[in-house]
Amino acid sequence: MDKERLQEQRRVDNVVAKIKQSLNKKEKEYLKAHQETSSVEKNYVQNAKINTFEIDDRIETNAEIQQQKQLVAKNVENETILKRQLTTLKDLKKSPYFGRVDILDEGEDIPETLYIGISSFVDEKQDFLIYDWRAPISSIFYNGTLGKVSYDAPIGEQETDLLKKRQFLIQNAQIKNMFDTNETVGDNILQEILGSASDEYMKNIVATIQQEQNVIIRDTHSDLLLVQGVAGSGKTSAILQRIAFLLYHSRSDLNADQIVLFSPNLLFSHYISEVLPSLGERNMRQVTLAEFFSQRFEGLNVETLFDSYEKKLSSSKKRYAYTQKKETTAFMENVRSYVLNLTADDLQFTDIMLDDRVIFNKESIKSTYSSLPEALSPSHRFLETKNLLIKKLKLFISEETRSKWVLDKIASLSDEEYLDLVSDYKRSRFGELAEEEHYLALKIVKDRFKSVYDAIYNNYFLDIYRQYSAFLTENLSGSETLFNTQVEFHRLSLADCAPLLYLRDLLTGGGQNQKIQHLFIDEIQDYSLAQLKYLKFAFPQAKLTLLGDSEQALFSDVQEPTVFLDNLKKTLTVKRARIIQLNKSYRSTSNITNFIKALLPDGNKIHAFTRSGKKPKVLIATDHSDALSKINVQISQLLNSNTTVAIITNNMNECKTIYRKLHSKRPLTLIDNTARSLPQGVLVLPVYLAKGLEFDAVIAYNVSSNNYQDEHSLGTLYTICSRAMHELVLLSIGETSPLIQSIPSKLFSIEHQVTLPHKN
Ligand SMILES: Nc1ncnc2c1ncn2[C@@H]1O[C@H](COP(=O)(O)OP(=O)(O)OP(=O)(O)O)[C@@H](O)[C@H]1O
Repeated sequence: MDKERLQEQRRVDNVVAKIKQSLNKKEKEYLKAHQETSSVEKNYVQNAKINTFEIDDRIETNAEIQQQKQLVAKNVENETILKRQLTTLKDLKKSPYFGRVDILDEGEDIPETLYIGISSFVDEKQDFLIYDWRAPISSIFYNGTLGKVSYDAPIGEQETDLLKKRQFLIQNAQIKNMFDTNETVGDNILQEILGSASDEYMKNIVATIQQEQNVIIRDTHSDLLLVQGVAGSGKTSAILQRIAFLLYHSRSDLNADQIVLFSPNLLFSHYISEVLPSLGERNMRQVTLAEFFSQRFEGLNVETLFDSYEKKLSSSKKRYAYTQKKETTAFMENVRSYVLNLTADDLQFTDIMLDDRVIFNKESIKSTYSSLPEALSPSHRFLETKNLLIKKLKLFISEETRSKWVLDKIASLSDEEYLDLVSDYKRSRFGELAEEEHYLALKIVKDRFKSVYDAIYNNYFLDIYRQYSAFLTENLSGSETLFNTQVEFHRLSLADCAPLLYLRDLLTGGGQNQKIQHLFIDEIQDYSLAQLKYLKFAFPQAKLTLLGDSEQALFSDVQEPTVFLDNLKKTLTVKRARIIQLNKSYRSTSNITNFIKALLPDGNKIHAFTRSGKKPKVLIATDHSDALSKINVQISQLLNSNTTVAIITNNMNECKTIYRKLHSKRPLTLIDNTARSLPQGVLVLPVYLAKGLEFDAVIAYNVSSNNYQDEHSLGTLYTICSRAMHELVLLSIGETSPLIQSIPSKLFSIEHQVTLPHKN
């Protein structure tokens, strides 16, 4: 083996030398591109400054500026591509590859040896020194056991004989570890990777993708891919590698802007933001549900999932019941049939005003709508109405040009105002004075009526909030009062967003983005079926990849995965649906995973990855001040062997209390809704902000019977515990939750309090 290792190291040295050469070349190209961009930019700025006084010159300058602008954009793009290539080459220089496969194709006598890394690399003879991990042949590294194997290639399924599979851990161009393996990617290297400290950013897992994860990553057939995976099973990792795979696979017709990922919170967005760049790819678009809705309800304060969670803890029974109804598929179906059955009389049209003047009154809008054939769909009729209103507005504007106020305005124009008005028209083109006057009058009136045009364009002639309120009266009587009050105070509850948008879009014919080709939703269990239905409607062309763990449900009761899947399939009518379950948990030590398994009624399905550590520790404090001093002691102990310790609570108030009491004693960071990055050290955060994240050590705060009374809080407790990678401490003030009491005592340790006698 030593001899072989030497040989392999020699190859590494060889490849790295070639990478360095290529890096030098690329660096020169990059420098040149950068200089070009700077000089074009300088030119652009100078051109934008000069020649803006005389109108003729201004027009010419504008055209030139446009040209220059395009040139700058092209250069910047070129520079960005080179920069990305440079980053990839720099990464390859340190660790050129992680895998090797030896294959023998049928009819061949000599086996072929291929090396697999994060990106392909060819030498000057165009020989592949490294194959990209996403190349068709590379899939056998992740999937195949030795012997006859097959893989998907552009020309169809191919067969070969896999003779050898070798894994490497290469750091700073030195082989640290290498061994041959038969089945999937072996445990040794995974052990080493999972045992290391947590990081501010998630890492890519391409060197150690597991077989079942590989299926998710390389699926190109399904319209709906639902990944149900236990905590820490690599769902998020798998979808990020999947995005990288899809970008590679469909390079010519898919780009990162056509992929949207709905992430649970902004902290999470930051956490995963380095994975794709580390694979040489651009990040997809990321959005949280709250951001998505807020953009669509300008001027209203949309409740976030977290506000909704905090409120749910104290919500009245009636309100809770309304919310539950609004989150169903049936409620969305009600919206659809409501829209289909609306008559012109039911529509809540509103006057279009300019200052105090009614330009179009609601009756005239209604009669325009009524005049259109009833056979048309509501959205068609609405769009037609809109077109007719715009036509009427044009007529109105043309008549208005003859009004006295317009003529007065022209007469009193200053030179500057005059120049401004004729800026995009050559003075010399005016034949007669009347022609010039007409041009000016039209411009003045158009400017004045721009807000009317915008109002029509943006559908403001329909009061959508009153319409939705009328819908509520018919379909969920009583709930409209709360909704109306909220809108009056410019607020909108999360449960109303999807049905309201659906109503608006079905009625007005907007809201659909046909460009997005892939939609990824993480933490699917936190989405209502109504929301999912709306997202499918809003991105009709998108293939869906949905990831979740029905047991990490914070905002609803834990749902049986099969029930959830059935509901989902009914809600999102798709052709090719596929469900993949991931049951192996990689994040935590086996001691922590076994504890978590015992917490769940069907925890047996979880398989722990064998990585040893300490048993979780349960501490019981007598009161709040005892709890705080215990936490303080625990933090000190945990920091001896961990970089990041997270105190995770049930809600924000608990976080604030802990922070207030502890921050004078030791450095710690309070993470709230506005946090965008994750520092190291000691953190305090509520469970909903910890979603999708992981920490070296976790202190689960106050797991008492008061806080976690029964199975309704199981999802929350499970989510908190499963954030821990290496150590888990649970602290209860008073009696522990019955959920913990039911765990076999051998799976955790209880720290007994020893009261030392006072010395006299
Ligand atoms: N094949 C793998 N190789 C190396 N590390 C892995 C692999 N799969 C998962 N991991 C690691 O396990 C941890 C959990 O992964 P990830 O966050 O993707 O899981 P998840 O299923 O999304 O978790 P959760 O639902 O609990 O948030 C991460 O540290 C990830 O890097």
